[in-house]
Amino acid sequence: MKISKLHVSINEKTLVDVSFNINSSLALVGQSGSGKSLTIKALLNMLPSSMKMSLEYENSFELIAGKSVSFVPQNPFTALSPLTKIKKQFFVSSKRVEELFAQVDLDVELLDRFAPELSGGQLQRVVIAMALSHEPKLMLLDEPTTALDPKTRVVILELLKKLQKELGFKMLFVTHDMNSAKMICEEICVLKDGRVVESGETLHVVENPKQEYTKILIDANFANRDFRI
Ligand SMILES: Nc1ncnc2c1ncn2[C@@H]1O[C@H](COP(=O)(O)OP(=O)(O)OP(=O)(O)O)[C@@H](O)[C@H]1O
Repeated sequence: MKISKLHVSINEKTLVDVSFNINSSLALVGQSGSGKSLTIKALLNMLPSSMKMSLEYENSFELIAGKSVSFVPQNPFTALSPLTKIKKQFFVSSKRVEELFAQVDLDVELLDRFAPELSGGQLQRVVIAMALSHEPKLMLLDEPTTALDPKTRVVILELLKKLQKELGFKMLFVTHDMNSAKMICEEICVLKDGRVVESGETLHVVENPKQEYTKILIDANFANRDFRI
């Protein structure tokens, strides 16, 4: 799926101007303010009304607000209603929910609980199960493990990688964390100030970064051993 000329601006000021190709799994990696979230919001047609966007794409399907696109947000603690049982927050049959719970390795007994009664890792599995319930062809993930502890983060990333391989959806994964990108995405685009400054196969870019900015992103992971995988 080729996204070309995705352009987002506000008051004539360009915030995002990117092109990229999602072959199977693509990470958009960049520092805070580099345009990661706006790129995802633009693809979901969720930009504030004050912004203008234009987009060209090829080989795509109902991309904008389409049924075949699912979204996994950053914070599972706020993604679900705290006052409604988990099972009531799915809009597919209970048999299908049980299948989805098996896919994300969750005990079906949790369906009768409320969100505050689940751990962060369990909540993010529920959110992933919800995203899968739409049978997506493209899954957009906005820092889906940032709110989790390092151990749970690795477990959830491994789950996402396994699901992507088994179910065959394409994945666009937004993160500031180079190691998370390396763990689950075959290709990477490095974003700076709303533009792609470096791209290619993830392992190649991580091992041979050309831009000083990319090196800084890689070194930031090494500086924090908790984030290392
Ligand atoms: N509503 C808005 N009005 C004006 N500028 C905005 C708005 N939202 C985002 N921006 C600007 O657009 C740029 C990209 O923001 P974006 O939220 O996409 O960054 P990001 O890479 O997701 O950062 P983070 O990792 O901190 O979430 C930033 O310069 C930001 O200040």
